[in-house]
Amino acid sequence: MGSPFVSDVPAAQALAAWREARVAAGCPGRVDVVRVPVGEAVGRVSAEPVWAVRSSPAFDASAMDGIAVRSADTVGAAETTPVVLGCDDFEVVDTGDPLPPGCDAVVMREHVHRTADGGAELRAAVPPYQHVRSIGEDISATELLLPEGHRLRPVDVAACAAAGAFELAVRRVPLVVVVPTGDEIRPPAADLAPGDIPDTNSLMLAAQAREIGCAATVTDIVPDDPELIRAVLDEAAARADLVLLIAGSSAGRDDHTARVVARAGSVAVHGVAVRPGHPVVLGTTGATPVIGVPGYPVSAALTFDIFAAPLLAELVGAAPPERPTATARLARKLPSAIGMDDWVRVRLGRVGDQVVATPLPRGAGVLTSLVRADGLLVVPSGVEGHHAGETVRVDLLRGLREIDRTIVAIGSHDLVLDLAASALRAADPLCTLASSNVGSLGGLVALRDGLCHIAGSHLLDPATGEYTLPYVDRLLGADVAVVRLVHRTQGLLVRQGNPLGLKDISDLTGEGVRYVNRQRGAGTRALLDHELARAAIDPDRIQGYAREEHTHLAVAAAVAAGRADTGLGILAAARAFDLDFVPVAEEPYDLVLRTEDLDNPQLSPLWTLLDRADFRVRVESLGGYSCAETGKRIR
Ligand SMILES: Nc1nc2c(c(=O)[nH]1)N[C@H]1C(S)=C(S)[C@@H](COP(=O)(O)OP(=O)(O)OC[C@H]3O[C@@H](n4cnc5c(N)ncnc54)[C@H](O)[C@@H]3O)O[C@H]1N2
Ligand code: MOO
Repeated sequence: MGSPFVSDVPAAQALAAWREARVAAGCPGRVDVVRVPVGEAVGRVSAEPVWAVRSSPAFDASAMDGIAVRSADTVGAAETTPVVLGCDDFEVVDTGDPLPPGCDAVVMREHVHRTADGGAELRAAVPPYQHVRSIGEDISATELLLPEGHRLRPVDVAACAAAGAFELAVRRVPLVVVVPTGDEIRPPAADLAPGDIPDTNSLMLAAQAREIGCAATVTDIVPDDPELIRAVLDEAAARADLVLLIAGSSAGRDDHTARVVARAGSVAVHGVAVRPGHPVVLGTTGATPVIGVPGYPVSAALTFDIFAAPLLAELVGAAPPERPTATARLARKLPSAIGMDDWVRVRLGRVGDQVVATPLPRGAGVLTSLVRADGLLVVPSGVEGHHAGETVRVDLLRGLREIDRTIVAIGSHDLVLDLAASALRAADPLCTLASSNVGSLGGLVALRDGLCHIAGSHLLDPATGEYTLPYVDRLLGADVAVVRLVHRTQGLLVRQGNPLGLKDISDLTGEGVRYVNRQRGAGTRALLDHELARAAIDPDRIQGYAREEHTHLAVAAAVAAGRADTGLGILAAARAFDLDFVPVAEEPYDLVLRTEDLDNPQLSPLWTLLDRADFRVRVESLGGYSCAETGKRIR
């Protein structure tokens, strides 16, 4: 963690040091003020207070359709003693009309009985100013409408226009210049040679800047050459309010960012106690702030949130962006290294009366962990992680209403769950199925502990040859229902053409066959052990039996990359990596849940989906699946 090159400055201290450095370098505290027509001001930040120059309404106005009257004329009117006004004693008005001179109240049409000779009969007395919007009710000329430093919303510009402010003083839109660097970086749509990386960070960082009301441009990709990077940095700094220099922030041979920024200006901080984002560089070039953004995508995204967004808000004099928070119970143990603020991406869903947070993969390169995240959880540097079931505070990336409608599935992963998640969302934009993979046994434990709605399981009990039910009995007892999702074929994933000619499980002990296994507790692991026991094969004779991967796809990836010759998995995983498939066994994959949840409206869209013929057709067309018992309750 501690590196000889990169320091571990706490985030708050790093922000303070960078601010001091910006002041010392003469960086502007605010961008300039410009005047824009009120219609173009939404999203901008007011640079001066807005004072009303006229009132709204500008006259006493009728608030209803009806008749304008003198209230004094109606005194004494009642059901039994109606008052009849002659046609000269009232005037017909519509909503918004100026109140006629002499009148001080309005009676709604519904309460007026017109007489044959054009008069108006009233059966209730009318208080002065009934149904009248008096002058200045909304805005009075000379009042303060909006303070400085207010980000203008549609309602604000409407109020400004009502108050006669047609041109507003706002802050200029800050310009962020993004500079991608790296010999291996290519434009996103380019054909990629081995080792090439598409420049996804520039796209993301520019969009993050625009999302908070800034302008952004991206320079050409700069090779790992300090002179070239320096030249582009100088040019960018001359026009930008903030330069984001991507990658090269850490300690590698081609990591020049810190040195280039130091030479071009100054480095205030190199390395913060935040992960992902650790090797960030905070500095200045001339009078322009520069951030050396770490190259890993999650690091880049979080670096923007933690360091760039507050500065950009400050430049326009607005409050820094803030996310709503909620408390949640952790679905899994969450270890965390001491000494670093650990930003963990989580999925959220409501189980019973609590929101449950399931941590997503932690790697700084796993961008999909942010794509799928409903929330962010910071494990502070002084805390060594959390236990499963602990209550934590999370920043919300999605609305609570959606989170309340999320079906939480924990357990073994299957592609059919992904297909179901997509179909559920297509049928109802508020419905989410969030599944996370901890293996079949882990799912049953999570269900026992009230941390999910559904545990996906395909656990074979070697003693009985039965799937899932014996484990349910042992772990969960009564009040548990089991619904069949699919039958699926498990088989040996092998490279195209099956070069080692594997035919069945007994071939795994063959000379030079390198196997890759699944983790303990995974149903696929149990299936292998069962098949080995049936064939009286000692697992020790299989080379690679102790090598564990956590998903079907990870096993397929290991075979595709040549790191192993075979592993047990599903056909869909073989297809995803263009592998061949040697069928070994058909197994049921079941959904385990609490009986009471069978009637939980949160889950009902799933049962409806499993009944749909078109969904079953799509599942079977994946290959290796049978829907003959899909949706059937087997317990
Ligand atoms: N010996 C050490 N190695 C590393 C350390 C360390 O402290 N000591 N820190 C690690 C951490 S933490 C991070 S984060 C990364 C930061 O890396 P750099 O900022 O130096 O970036 P690169 O090494 O050039 O690239 C990392 C990774 O990101 C990809 N990348 C770069 N630019 C882009 C882009 N525009 N779009 C998409 N992806 C991009 C790049 O190809 C690499 O795969 O360093 C660790 N190492
Ligand atoms: O700090 Mo790095 O950003 O963890 O990957």
